[in-house]
Amino acid sequence: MPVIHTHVSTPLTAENREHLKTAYGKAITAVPGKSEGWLMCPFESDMPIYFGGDDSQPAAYVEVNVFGSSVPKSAWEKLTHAIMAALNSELEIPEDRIYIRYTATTDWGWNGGNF
Ligand SMILES: O=C(O)c1cc2cc(O)c(O)cc2[nH]1
Repeated sequence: MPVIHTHVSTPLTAENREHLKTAYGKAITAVPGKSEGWLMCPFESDMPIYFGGDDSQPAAYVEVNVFGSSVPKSAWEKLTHAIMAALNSELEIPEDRIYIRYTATTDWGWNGGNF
């Protein structure tokens, strides 16, 4: 049950969301055992995001959470490349104005209980 939670300073159309969630669905397969079938993608748009004290250019903050205890650093590297490429091509957000935070946890609730 992965989550890729996207916060962007730009507007997001339904088409933008569709393209991004499709890119994320492919990207998440870089993490062993994960697939689009369990992927949740919340999107938050039009957010004020300051980077280096400046909010005059587009920026994004993305949180990636997966159920598990250890993920190879190479998988996170692949995700960074894919997520940043998608945000850059879809929304023209410069890669040097994107932060991505990764977390793996075994404390995860779903369907009335915890895994
Ligand atoms: O995507 C995962 O991390 C994931 C999905 C899923 C479904 C399930 O029924 C499990 O027992 C574990 C699990 N992990």
